[in-house]
Amino acid sequence: MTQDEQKRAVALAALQYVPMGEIIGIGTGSTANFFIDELAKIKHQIDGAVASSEATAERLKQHGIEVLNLNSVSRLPVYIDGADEITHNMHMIKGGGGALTREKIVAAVAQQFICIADQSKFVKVLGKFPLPIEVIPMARSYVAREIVLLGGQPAWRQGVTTDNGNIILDVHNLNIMNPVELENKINQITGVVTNGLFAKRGADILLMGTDQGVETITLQKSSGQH
Ligand SMILES: O=C[C@H](O)[C@H](O)[C@H](O)COP(=O)(O)O
Repeated sequence: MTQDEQKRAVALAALQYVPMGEIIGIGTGSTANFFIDELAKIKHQIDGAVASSEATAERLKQHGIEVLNLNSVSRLPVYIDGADEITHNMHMIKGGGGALTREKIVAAVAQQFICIADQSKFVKVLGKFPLPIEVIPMARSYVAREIVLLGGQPAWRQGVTTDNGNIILDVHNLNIMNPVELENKINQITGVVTNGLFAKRGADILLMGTDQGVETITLQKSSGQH
């Protein structure tokens, strides 16, 4: 299967996790887009969606799916989204598309995080993909200097402004042996809005596209390997 075929396969497989009559949290990116296209086919079975970006909101609306404000939603049974990298214990790097902060907020509210990804995203150790950090614009240089002290090499994603009006630093060469600790540490730097490590709140289920079909990996199955 090509990468796109794997993405389409996991998007289709994710439909089985969509509860009837509920509001669904939806991620951002090419894999999430495949999912939105599948979700449109059963849109009458759900009560609407919460979007993790303006781009996702736009695509949902184009399909005639109602987009709700997260503040008006008290219950979100599932959040379905892709990842840039994911490990066996469900830690992820996200934010390649710049939507990390809203993704983290919607994921925090959701009871269950279903990650949909092609096989290329499954890694032993996080960090080959540069870690995105959303930063308040005036703090860019300060945060970059602090990141260098942590051993990373930050690169400003020039020309990109997030949906929240901020900038993105992509950090190369980080040694991410303890993702939870690093996620906390980076978030404590003044001026950081959030970083793309989803470790404190990782995924609960990974639907991974492979040449043989969709593989389902659950957190329980690998929880002894943390
Ligand atoms: O900001 C973007 C998101 O975190 C995406 O979920 C991530 O970049 C994966 O995107 P894609 O499905 O296009 O590989």
